Amino acid sequence: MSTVQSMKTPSSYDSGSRSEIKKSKSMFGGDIVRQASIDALRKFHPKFMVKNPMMFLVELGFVITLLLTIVPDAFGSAAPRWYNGVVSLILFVTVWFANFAEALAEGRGKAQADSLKQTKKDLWAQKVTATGTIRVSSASLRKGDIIIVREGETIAGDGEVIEGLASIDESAITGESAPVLKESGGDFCSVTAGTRVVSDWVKVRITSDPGESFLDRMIALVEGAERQKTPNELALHTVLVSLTLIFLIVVVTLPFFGKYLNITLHTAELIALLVCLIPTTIGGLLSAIGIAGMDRVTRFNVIATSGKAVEACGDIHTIILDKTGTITYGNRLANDLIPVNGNSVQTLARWAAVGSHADETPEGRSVLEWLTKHSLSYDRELSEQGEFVPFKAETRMSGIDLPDGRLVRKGAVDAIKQWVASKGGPIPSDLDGVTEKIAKAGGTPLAVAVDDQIYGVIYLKDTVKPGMRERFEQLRKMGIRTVMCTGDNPLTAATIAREAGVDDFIAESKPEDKLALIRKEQGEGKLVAMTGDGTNDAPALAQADVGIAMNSGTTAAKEAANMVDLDSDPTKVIEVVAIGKQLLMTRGALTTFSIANDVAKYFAIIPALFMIAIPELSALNIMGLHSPMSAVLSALIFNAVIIPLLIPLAMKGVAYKPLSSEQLLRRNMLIYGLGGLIAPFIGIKLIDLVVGVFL
Ligand SMILES: Nc1ncnc2c1ncn2[C@@H]1O[C@H](COP(=O)(O)OP(=O)(O)OP(=O)(O)O)[C@@H](O)[C@H]1O
Ligand SMILES: [K+]
Ligand SMILES: [Mg+2]
Repeated sequence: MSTVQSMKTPSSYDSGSRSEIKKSKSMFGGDIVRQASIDALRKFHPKFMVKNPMMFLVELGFVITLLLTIVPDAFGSAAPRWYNGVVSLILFVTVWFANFAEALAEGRGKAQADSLKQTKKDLWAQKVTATGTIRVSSASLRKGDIIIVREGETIAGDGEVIEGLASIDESAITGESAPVLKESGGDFCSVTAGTRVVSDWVKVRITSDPGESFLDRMIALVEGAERQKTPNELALHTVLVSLTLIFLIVVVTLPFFGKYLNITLHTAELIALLVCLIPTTIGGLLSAIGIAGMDRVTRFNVIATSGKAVEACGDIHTIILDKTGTITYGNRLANDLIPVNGNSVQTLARWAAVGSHADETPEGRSVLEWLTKHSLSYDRELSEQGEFVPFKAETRMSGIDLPDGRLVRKGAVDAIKQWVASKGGPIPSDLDGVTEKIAKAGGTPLAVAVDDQIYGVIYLKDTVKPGMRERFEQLRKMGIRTVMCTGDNPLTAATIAREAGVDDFIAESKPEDKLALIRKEQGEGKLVAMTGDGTNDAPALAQADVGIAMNSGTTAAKEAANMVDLDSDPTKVIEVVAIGKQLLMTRGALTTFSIANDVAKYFAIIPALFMIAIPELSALNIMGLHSPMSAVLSALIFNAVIIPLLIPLAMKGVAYKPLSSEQLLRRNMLIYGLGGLIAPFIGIKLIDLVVGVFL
């Protein structure tokens, strides 16, 4: 057993050793760029374009001006053929830039999906049948099937270990090279298709049908197959479309004013004006920003099942964390057995072992290991004949009902006390002293009782994962409250809470208490994140706005959550929150920038178009552009090139500092609002200097 204990625990949290394989891929790798350039052309199909009304309008403008290049007087008044052609070309490039941004964002996900698909290819399994085992392909495995996986073999389907114990290399999925231990019972029994058994063997019960495995879902997600607009995105989209409609009406009515003022406005000029005024910059980058946000989460080894969850992270107020397996490593092992009430260690050990005989949890098994280590024995035959009472989060006890009528129980001290008291048994006077000592050391005390007698306490030891305190401090700076929720006793909880540096804790909590806490916070209008690893955390993970399951946890937890952290690091929530905030900020910043830009472009184009008829307007011509034609073309060129210039920002996100939402908003309004107003004046002027040479 010693090899097992010295091995890395399943929740191998070690930020330093996290694999860089996935992150080292360059942001704009050559292949991805090439593919995106082609995909950008495919996206010209109206079927895709209608989803983005801003860019669809630009595409229509391109088609109309192209027509005017061929038949200049199609709509009566005619601008020169070359002019229509140039406008048409710029509009084409504008749409291509926007499509390229989206294709580039998608391309990075696709590349990742391809490498995952490699993992999935051609998996074989030894399926257990009534007569032995047969070799089957992973595609034929169904929920409930049992397979045996031996040393060196790859696990063919998602499932739970029901027998055996093995160290498993999960690097294909997590990028983490250190193998993790998986065993039946407890919170560390789930295994994932595509991972490899490096030593020993396990019997696995398959928990997902073909096409529904974790890997399948992951591939679908990174490929963006399931990507839908988030509520925030939809709201912004509506605003942008309304704005576009207003400008469309303004521009369509302009020719009538033109007629009144006795100026002819050419169709190409009107289209150029419209394209400059509508929010094309944000319209072109919106989808890329969303995709890139999801992608950034994936790069941190977190799989998010929805963009909505990533965004919700940006507004999280409270984070609820489970203690064991989340804040601590979770391999709670028997460290000592302390008798009470004058009993001997041997007597306590015997009953503790009888009560743990059939307990498959790491806690239960560690009791038997403790006996072996101390050369103590217990009555196995008697234990075999008893009826096992498995551990339940509700009762916080486990044990065995012996054939002679004796009931053996071990469990949380308060639960055992209640159980004994209900039978009229005494509470040993030295019990509280012993429990307190264990709890104050951060350990979990389990009381052992037979019928109405308490024999002593099992000291389960667990370790807080390193670096928790600093990380929780960071969350506090972001204005996020951390609450640890545990089924353990208040003293242990307090010790671990202090050691880890969480803001608050709730002890002796049952699954429904976690749920109630989340509902209460949500009732106050706060967004709540929950991290957990156990089946008993599943309801809370589902209820939370952001549910992050540890990859080391159970299938139930992973299915209920809307994110899975492949590194099983509860403080990863910091990165996800940062990415969520960054996503919201990036979208806000680029929207501000885009609209401020349009205002500035207005000042470039309007004076140019009307100056000849209304000389007073020359006062507005503060930019002193070369000519009306140059002004329109320069503004239009600026409008196009600003999209690719902002692609890196859209993909990487704006600079993020752990500040409160209000501070961030103010800072962004200043930088991107002001910047958005000034940039076009400089940009258009510079372009005009070049364009002017040719006119
Ligand atoms: N195998 C077991 N047999 C008996 N009692 C157990 C066993 N495992 C845990 N307990 C007791 O039940 C309590 C609740 O355990 P559980 O693992 O459900 O905690 P939890 O609610 O998930 O919280 P956390 O995981 O944060 O400690 C433990 O604190 C311990 O006292
Ligand atoms: K625009
Ligand atoms: Mg737990």
